[in-house]
Amino acid sequence: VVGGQVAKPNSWPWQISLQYRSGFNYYHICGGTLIRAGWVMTAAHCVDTARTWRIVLGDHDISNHEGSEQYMSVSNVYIHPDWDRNRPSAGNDIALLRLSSEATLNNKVKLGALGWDAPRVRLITGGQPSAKLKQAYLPVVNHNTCSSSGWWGSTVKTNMVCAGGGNESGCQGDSGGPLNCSVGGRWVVHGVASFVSSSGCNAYRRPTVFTRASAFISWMNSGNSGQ
Ligand SMILES: CC(C)C[C@H](NC(=O)C(F)(F)F)C(=O)N[C@@H](C)C(=O)Nc1ccc(C(F)(F)F)cc1
Repeated sequence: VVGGQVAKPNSWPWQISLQYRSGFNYYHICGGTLIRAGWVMTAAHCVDTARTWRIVLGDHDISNHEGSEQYMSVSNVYIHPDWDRNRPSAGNDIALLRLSSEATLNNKVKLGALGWDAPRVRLITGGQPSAKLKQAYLPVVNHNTCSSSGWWGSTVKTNMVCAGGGNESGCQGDSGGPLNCSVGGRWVVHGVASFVSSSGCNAYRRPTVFTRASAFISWMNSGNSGQ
């Protein structure tokens, strides 16, 4: 996250840290959302390389053991069939991870609700170099504006959501994390962090672009996503 602030610990209890093994250690690479006790939603670009993954639930500071963490291994990765790493502008940057066992839901580990549409937004992300979970309030940018010249143009499709465009943004390490929107007084997960400008995370009029989760509900509920 560029800008924003450190979140209140475990105030976004569906936020997960996706980590890959290297030698004897695991390293944070992306965020994600716990959507079922045995399922995590993240970005396809996070998991389209063959690695040993683990998911950390109930975490706040990924550099310190706080006692609320649950470490889960991943038994299967389901990447959207139309995701193309060479063409992130084509979208479909979404994947489901089947956990090898079910998470224990509690005050610090809860399911994120998938929503349909929302006018307000709070980007909740993990992210480097902050070891502590950060958050930023990013206003949603409507598709007409976001896909206009001077903004993202035709790079942005209707199965994406734009948020930000000013000094605050998502950044590398936030990929796969949720775009949480306040709808009728409760939080719904509206997006999956997908891309930012390659000329800088908080480039002017290049809002953070999220996969629009509502466009992928049927895929997530279908067999070919394993669910
Ligand atoms: C690996 C990337 C597909 C996703 C990576 N995502 C992120 O950093 C995050 F956190 F915003 F999700 C990113 O935006 N990285 C920057 C450095 C980038 O490559 N951005 C980018 C690349 C291509 C396009 C496009 F679609 F225009 F070709 C747009 C942005």
